[in-house]
Amino acid sequence: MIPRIDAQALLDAAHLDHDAAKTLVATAATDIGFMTVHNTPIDPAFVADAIEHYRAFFKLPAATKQKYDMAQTGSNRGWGAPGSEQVDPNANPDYKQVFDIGSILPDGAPDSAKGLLTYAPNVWPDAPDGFADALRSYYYKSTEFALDLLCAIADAVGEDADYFRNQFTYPMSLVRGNFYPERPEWASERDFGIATHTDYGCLTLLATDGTPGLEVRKRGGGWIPVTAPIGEFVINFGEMLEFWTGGKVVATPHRVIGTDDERISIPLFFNPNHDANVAPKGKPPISAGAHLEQRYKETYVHLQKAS
Ligand SMILES: O=C(O)CCC(=O)C(=O)O
Ligand SMILES: [Fe+2]
Repeated sequence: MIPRIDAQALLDAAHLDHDAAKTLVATAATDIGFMTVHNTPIDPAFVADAIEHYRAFFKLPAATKQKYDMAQTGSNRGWGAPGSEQVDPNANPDYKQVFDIGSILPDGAPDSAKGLLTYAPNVWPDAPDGFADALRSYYYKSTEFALDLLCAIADAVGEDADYFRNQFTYPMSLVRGNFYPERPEWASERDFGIATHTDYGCLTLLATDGTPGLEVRKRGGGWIPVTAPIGEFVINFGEMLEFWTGGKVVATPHRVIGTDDERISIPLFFNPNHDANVAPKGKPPISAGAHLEQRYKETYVHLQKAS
C-alpha cells in the first residue's frame, strides 16, 4: 500500500492529526519512497486546467510541435518528440511525448546560474491560447507547495528543515507535461511509456489525469500500481535527496508501460539551487548542478548525441 497523506495535517503544526501525518510520511519516505497527498492548497480545477492546456498542445499536428522541438533548441526546454528520452540504457527510448518548462530564475539569483543548461530559457508555444500563462502559474504554485512539502518531510525524517529551505532559493525545477498515447501495437518488451528509472532531484510532485499507468518497484521485487485523481498528487524522491540524507530517504524506481487509454501526467521535478552541496555531512561534496546536468546529458537523446 502506498501511504495516503492529508497535506493540511502535515503542513499545519497545530492540526490535530499533525503527528500522525508526520509519522506516516517518515515511513513512506524511508520505506517505499512513494506517497500520495490529498487536501492540498492547490485547487483541483487549477490542475485540470493545466492538464487541458498540455492536452491541447499535444493534440497539435507534429509539424506545429516541431517548431518547439528541444532537439532544435539544443537545451531541454520545449517539446520532446516520441523517442526523445531514454531513461534506461537497457530499454529503447520512451514512446511518450513531453513538454518541458524549466526554472524561472528569480531576481537576485547569482550570475553563476545564468547560462547553465539547468537554467536554460523557456520556449513558449503560440498555441494553444493561454498556455504560457497557465503553465507559468502552475510552475509557481507547484514549486511553492513542493518546498513546503519537502521541508515538512525533512523535518519528519529528522533533518533540519530550515537548512533545506535555504537551498531552494533559485531551484533548478522542471515542470513537464507527459503525454502517453495508447500503447503502440509495435511496442516490444523494451518499449515503455517511460522505462524504469529513478528521478534525479529531491522531490517529485506528480499530477495525473487519473488514468492508471504508473507502477512503483517494491523493495522485495514486483510492482505496485499507483493512481491519483485530479487534485491529489503522487510524491516520490530523487537521487539527490537519497545522497543528501545518506540513504535515509529512498529514490524508488518506477515506470509506465502504457495501456489502451491515453494518459497525461505533470511532474514537477523539484531540485535545489545549482550550487547546493547534496553530499551527506562529512562526505566529499556533490554539486546539485553537476549531477542534474550529467543526468540530463545521459537521458535526453539529443544531448546524448551532443556530448
Ligand atoms: O507519468 C507518470 O506517472 C510518471 C512519470 C515519471 O516517472 C517521470 O516523468 O519521471
Ligand atoms: Fe519519474
